[in-house]
Formats: sequence, structure tokens, C-alpha cells
Amino acid sequence: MLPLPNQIVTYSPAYTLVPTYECFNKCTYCNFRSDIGSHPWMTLEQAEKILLSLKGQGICEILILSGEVHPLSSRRQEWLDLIYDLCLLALSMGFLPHTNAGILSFSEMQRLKNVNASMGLMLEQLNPKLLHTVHRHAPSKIPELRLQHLQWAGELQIPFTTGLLLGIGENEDDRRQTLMAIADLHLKYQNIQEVILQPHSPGSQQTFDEVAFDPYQLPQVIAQAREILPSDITIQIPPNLVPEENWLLACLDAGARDLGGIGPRDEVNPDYPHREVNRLREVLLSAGWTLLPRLPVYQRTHSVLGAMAFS
Ligand SMILES: O=c1nc2n(C[C@H](O)[C@H](O)[C@H](O)CO)c3cc(O)ccc3cc-2c(=O)[nH]1
Ligand SMILES: C[C@H]1O[C@@H](n2cnc3c(N)ncnc32)[C@H](O)[C@@H]1O
Ligand code: MET
Ligand code: SF4
Repeated sequence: MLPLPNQIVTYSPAYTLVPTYECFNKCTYCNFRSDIGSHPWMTLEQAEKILLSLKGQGICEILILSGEVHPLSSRRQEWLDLIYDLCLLALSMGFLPHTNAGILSFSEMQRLKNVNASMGLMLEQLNPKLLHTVHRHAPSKIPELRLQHLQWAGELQIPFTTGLLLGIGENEDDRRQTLMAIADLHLKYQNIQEVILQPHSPGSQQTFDEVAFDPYQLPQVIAQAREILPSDITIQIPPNLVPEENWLLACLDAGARDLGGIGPRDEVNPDYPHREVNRLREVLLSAGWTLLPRLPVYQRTHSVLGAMAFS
């Protein structure tokens, strides 16, 4: 029997390519960044080898996730060219790229739009007080810059992923403000596909000395987001950051319907490996949910067959 649409939970079979871990920002919760000049950038030859090895594994999305090169750096153009070429290569080999390379200019986004199925940038949290704490050395996290980026994505009609990082010093009202800003942008431009609710999860590299966002609070935040966000925005949660199966199910009950990109390594949170997809499928099925793969660009269809076309 076909599952009813409201029993479907999706994920994107994905692999992450990292053009560079170098980043001129220092978010204190980051386990990803490295200092400028400390490592060589990825080459197209390396990428091609990796992509060749992924063929026939059911992977569709290539997530291009990058550290950020300063807008005034002499290597900015080279960095953008590398990201563009990685996307083009992935496309030519039958994959669909989704780029999240931090803050971009309008013309950089316009260029990358041509080679991406969808793109993304987390709003994190809009309250500027965080510029004195976790984002003190992270000029890319200035709230106005992130909002401007999302507005440009709307103007350019790029299918978009954004989201909130939870547990970095915000309160419930801060979260409401950030969710309302996303809702406003979507009502204006209709281009936001999904909102990630990402619980801060400490890793071995970070300097931010704070415990993980309490996963038991996640269902409550999801319910709050579900109330504020338009119904055609899907709420995504990363299953590897919700270790307890019952709480993962509680997140679905609260309104989450997507588990994001699942691949061999979560580059942002390498200390939190994913469960096997088959295990996830079993856990979900035990509570009546059907887990189905999806593309990095959503099909705006309400038919079950549409949703199942890629299973
Ligand atoms: O595996 C991950 N995928 C991340 N993704 C990819 C996401 O899970 C989905 O695969 C894509 O959004 C495509 O729908 C992000 C995408 C964004 O646009 C913005 C932030 C993230 C963050 C992560 C992440 O921390 N880990
Ligand atoms: C790519 C996205 O990953 C998120 N991110 C960065 N560091 C962490 C962490 N320790 N825990 C959870 N999410 C994190 C941020 O929201 C960033 O925008
Ligand atoms: N540097 C980008 C951002 O923070 C994307 C990668 S973060 C690990 O938005
Ligand atoms: S979270 Fe992104 S912007 Fe912040 S330091 Fe890490 S790579 Fe750079």
C-alpha cells in the first residue's frame, strides 16, 4: 500500500565536497575551519576521482560546503571559480550540486545559480548580541549581511535552504524573531524550500565551551517553527544530532519532515556519525513513517507518486 503523503519523511542521499576548509571567520562553535594558508585547496582532479567512485551508489546531491575567503582577498575570484568548476563537474557527471559557501555577493550568487539545483545559507540567529560572543570574530555572521543574502536569493529565485543554529546563546524570543524573518522573506519570494533546525553539538575542534543544545527541547522548537513558518516550507533536522530514537520520533510528531543530506561524513559535525539509512528507515517505520530519498530541489507536487519517483 502506498503511504499517505503525511506519513512521508524524506532525506537526500548526499556527499559533501569541501573546496577549502580555510575561513577568515572564527565562529567559536566551528569544528570545520582551518587557518588561511594551512592546507591546499581541493583540485578538480581530486574531485573527479571522488565523484567517479560515487557512481552507482544512489547518491544524487553533491553538497559543496566551504570555508570563506575574504571578499577583498586576492584569491576571492580563484575561490569562486573553483566552486563554479566543482559544480559544473558534478553536473557533468550526473549529480546535482547544492552550494553553501557562506556570504556571497549578488553577482556571485547569480553566477552560481546557473550550476546549482539549490543553494543555502544558515541565518543562524538574528540577534546582534551574538556578535559580542560566538560571532565576535565572524564578520560573515552579521545579521544584516545574512538577511541581504537571503533577499538576493529570493530576487534571483534560487531554491533555498536556510536555518537556525540552536543553543548559541539565544532565547525563545530570538528564535521567534529569526523564524519570522524567514517567513516574511518566503511570503515575498516563495523560494525557501526548507529550514534546518540545527542543534549546536560540541565537537573536538571548537573553542565555544558550551554543552549541546538539549535535544529534548527540539520538539518544542520544531512546534514553534511549524506555527510561524508557511506550510510549504519543510522543517529539516539532522538525525545524527538527535541520538535518541524516541526523540527523533518526537521531532517528527512535532512537525519535522526531512532529515537533510545523509552521507558518509557530516563535515560540519564529524564527531557525530549518521546511523545507517536502513536503520533509520526501520526506526521510522516502527512509528508509521515512510523514509524516502529526495533530490536537493523539491518537486512541488502533492502526489505520492511524485514523491516516490526516486525511491
Ligand atoms: O550533512 C550536512 N548537511 C548540511 N546541509 C545540507 C542539507 O542537509 C541538505 O542536504 C541540503 O540542504 C539539500 O536539501 C546544509 C545545507 C545548507 O544549505 C545549510 C546548512 C547545511 C548544514 C549541513 C550540515 O551541517 N551537515
Ligand atoms: C553549515 C552550518 O553548520 C552549522 N554549524 C557549525 N558548527 C556547528 C556545530 N558545532 N554544531 C552544529 N551546527 C554547527 C552552522 O549553522 C553553519 O551555518
Ligand atoms: N562558512 C559557511 C557558513 O558558516 C558554510 C560552512 S560552515 C561550516 O555559513
Ligand atoms: S561556521 Fe562557517 S563561517 Fe564560521 S568559522 Fe566555520 S566555516 Fe567559517
